[in-house]
Amino acid sequence: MPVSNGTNGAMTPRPKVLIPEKVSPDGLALLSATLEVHERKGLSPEQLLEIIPDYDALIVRSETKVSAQLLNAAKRLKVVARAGVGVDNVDVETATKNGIVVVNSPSGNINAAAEHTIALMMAVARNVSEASASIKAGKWERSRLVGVELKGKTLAIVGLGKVGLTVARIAGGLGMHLIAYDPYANTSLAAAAAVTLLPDLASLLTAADFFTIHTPLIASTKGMISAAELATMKPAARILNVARGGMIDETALLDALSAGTIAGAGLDVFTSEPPGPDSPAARLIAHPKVVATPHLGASTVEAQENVSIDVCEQVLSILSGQLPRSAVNAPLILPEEYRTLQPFVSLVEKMGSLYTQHFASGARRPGGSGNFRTTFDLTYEGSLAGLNTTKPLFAALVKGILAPISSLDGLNVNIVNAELVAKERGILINENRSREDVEEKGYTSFVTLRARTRRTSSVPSSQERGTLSRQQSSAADVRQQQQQEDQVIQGFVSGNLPYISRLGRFSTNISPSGTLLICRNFDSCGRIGFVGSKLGKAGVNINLMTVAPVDAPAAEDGAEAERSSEALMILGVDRPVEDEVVRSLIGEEGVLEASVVTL
Ligand SMILES: NC(=O)c1ccc[n+]([C@@H]2O[C@H](COP(=O)([O-])OP(=O)(O)OC[C@H]3O[C@@H](n4cnc5c(N)ncnc54)[C@H](O)[C@@H]3O)[C@@H](O)[C@H]2O)c1
Ligand SMILES: O=C(O)[C@H](O)COP(=O)(O)O
Repeated sequence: MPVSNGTNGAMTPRPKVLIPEKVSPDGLALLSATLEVHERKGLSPEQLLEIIPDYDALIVRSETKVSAQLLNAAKRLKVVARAGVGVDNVDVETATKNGIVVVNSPSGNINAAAEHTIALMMAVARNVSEASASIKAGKWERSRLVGVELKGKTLAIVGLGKVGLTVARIAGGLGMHLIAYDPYANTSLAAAAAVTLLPDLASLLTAADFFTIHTPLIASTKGMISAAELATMKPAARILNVARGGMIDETALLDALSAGTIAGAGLDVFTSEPPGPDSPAARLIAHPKVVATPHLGASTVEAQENVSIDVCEQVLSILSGQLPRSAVNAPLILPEEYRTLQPFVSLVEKMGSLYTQHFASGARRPGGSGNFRTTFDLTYEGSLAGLNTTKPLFAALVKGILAPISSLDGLNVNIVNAELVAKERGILINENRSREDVEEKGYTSFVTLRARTRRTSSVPSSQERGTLSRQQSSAADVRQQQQQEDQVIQGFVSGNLPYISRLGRFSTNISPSGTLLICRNFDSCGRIGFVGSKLGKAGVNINLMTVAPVDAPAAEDGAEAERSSEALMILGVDRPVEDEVVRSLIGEEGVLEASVVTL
């Protein structure tokens, strides 16, 4: 159902969220007040591809393959939320390129996964699965099903992260001796859990009575345990995998179990899920020494509530322009920093847009073209200069510069993909922090955008010659001179609203919103009346007007004196001004240049 936008009662459609898997209703309940929630289980990849263009958010678990093809078709998608930890089913690289935030729930199911690992370890140690099948079949096989105890045995852990460490803590309580291999482990947390860190995987393998994997599936862990590694283990060793399929060679494990060189395995995850009927995984599952579960590590009521609430809150944040708690492909920004940055995001985006619309002519596109190259220097002064990250401001500038001139094809430029977009489009941005005291200016922070356009060759291209000849009637000589000149836009925020305090050589104090007609003219009588009457005849209503003087000491004589006698007339108008009307202002009555910008 559409919702009122709260200002004029107009109805705007609610953003839509698609949930193609079973996600706990506890989180979904948070969404339904403001979003259209569509739970559509059992969709084929083709059906998903067909409907994805309608959605703003997608919430998945491990079953949905969020491929590049799906993400490229998802023109409205702003967020992919993984209700769980592993994002190996999401093409994060393509999401990043497309400016789609990928979030997960890094801690909601840690305990569930760790307890499931312990459950499988005990089940393998005591033949629980086989014994249960045997007794259900009416047998009473006590001597065949003798097990081993965990107490006093060595548990070897690969990947001492959140789940690995939780497993270690529980196993320590069961009297196990703990060793681990993880090149990035937190050594003090390891020591506190009485885990001895070993320098390599090889030493871990030979010492293990129980061997458990808790790493992500990445290039360095794919196929980590193959026949060669299994051959170094004790024949009494038992292997557990509640992390990801693909890290153990399933055929090699099957062979080792059948040959009796490995005593047993507890497996929750498989290379392909669900495993194909004749696959090595299917044969492993059927093996008597294997206890298998269908990827149930996170499947507890509690974990599903946790991850659902976690990701649904993040979906709401992202769709309302806030930052998520745990984005996989966006920089971490503290909430208090984000609050400080937010009004400046709007300011910097408008500064970028103002630059493109007001200063960048055909021959001087953002980033440069032909024989010109523009470099942007973004300088933060005051409290902004002290922030840890200014990534949202960088992204806002890229977006502002590009939006007026580029067909972004629905590309959402944001902190996720701004650097990539800038690189692809040849936009060079330097960010600087000035420690200068800005208190005397009356504001806590200032932002200055300086665009430095330089000729890369002395001979104008034919395109530039064409551009110049078209502009001759609009003071082309002055423009050409300015092509070598730095263009400066300065702004600040007051009462959470953005203001522009300098535009080129002119000092002003305007709120950058709506449509503005900006005229550079000689600062003398009659200009305002002349422009006002032209606009009136064209049916354009003026709703604000300000005159911006030159922001520099007046020169005594010569060309500089002429330039310092200029001013900018900035008019807020109620509709876009036709090109013909703008052209009719230039040249006559001292208007040297005019541009229309929409901010
Ligand atoms: N079966 C399930 O339902 C289930 C549930 C939760 C988590 N998981 C999976 O469990 C795994 C661990 O999750 P987590 O939350 O503990 O992740 P984590 O990021 O907290 O920990 C992973 C650890 O692996 C280490 N590591 C990375 N590469 C390594 C390598 N080559 N050798 C040794 N160590 C390496 C990292 O340094 C890190 O400490 C993930 O694959 C996750 O998807 C599965
Ligand atoms: O990575 C995870 O969080 C687990 O593998 C859980 O996956 P699931 O949400 O599909 O149960």
